[in-house]
Amino acid sequence: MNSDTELAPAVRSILEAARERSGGDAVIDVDARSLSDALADAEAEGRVPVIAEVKPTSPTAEGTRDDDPVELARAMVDGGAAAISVLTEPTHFGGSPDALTRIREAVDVPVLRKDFVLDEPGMDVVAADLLLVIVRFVDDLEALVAAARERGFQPLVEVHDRAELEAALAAGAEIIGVNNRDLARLEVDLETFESVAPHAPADVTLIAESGVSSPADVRRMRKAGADALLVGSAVMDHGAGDSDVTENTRRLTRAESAESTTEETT
Ligand SMILES: O=P(O)(O)OC[C@@H](O)[C@@H](O)c1c[nH]c2ccccc12
Repeated sequence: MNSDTELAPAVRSILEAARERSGGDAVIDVDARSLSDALADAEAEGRVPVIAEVKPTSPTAEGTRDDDPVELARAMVDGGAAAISVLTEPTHFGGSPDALTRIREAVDVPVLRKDFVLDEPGMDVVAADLLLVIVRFVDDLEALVAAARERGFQPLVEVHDRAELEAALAAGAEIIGVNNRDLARLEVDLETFESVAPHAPADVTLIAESGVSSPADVRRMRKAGADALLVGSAVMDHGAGDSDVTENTRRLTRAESAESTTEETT
């Protein structure tokens, strides 16, 4: 793991909290719903594959949404989301493992557990179809990827630059997310995905994460090679408490349809 001193203070505090949280005591054994099937279904139906994220708040959000997480997830699926991501981090993102369990019972698409998992006990907190593993934060990536698979999770390995992409590939990652948000300054730059994506082999499922807010951003990331997009803020719209999550999602899942490309330019 790289030194924490290069990280934004909010990220350092997230990591400290993660180190203090205890893991599960029984090893998870999950029968996961396939992400690649869900992405293929979306494509076959003409929807852009979007993994929509239930994120009540975040260090960069403008507010908090305290709607029922299950209702939010259902609204995202109604808007055409191919999968759901659920923040389970409690202290900085307002998430909970219990919300993930309830969401996974309520929807039939794959559910990603989004958290700061640092070791094997950290994986055994809740069953999910996919588990996020962030290259920058773990010591033995290969062992964690293997441990995730032994439990039945599909590991989504998050990278931010080309060196981390190489590490992810060397550890056997098959699903890789390129985070457009820089964890040192918490700033978003869609060029991150554009610069890393060309170096990924074609058989990897490549996900553009963070900072996608408009249909034009969706098309830009797809053009750069994104098999799917992970979108939180634009779907949750934290600043506007009662914003329509189904519509927010639909606008992005339809970004490649003829109406969207002619009517919406932004
Ligand atoms: O809200 P955005 O910009 O659409 O981003 C979603 C997602 O990519 C972001 O929440 C995220 C990416 N990697 C993470 C790691 C931990 C917590 C959160 C994240």
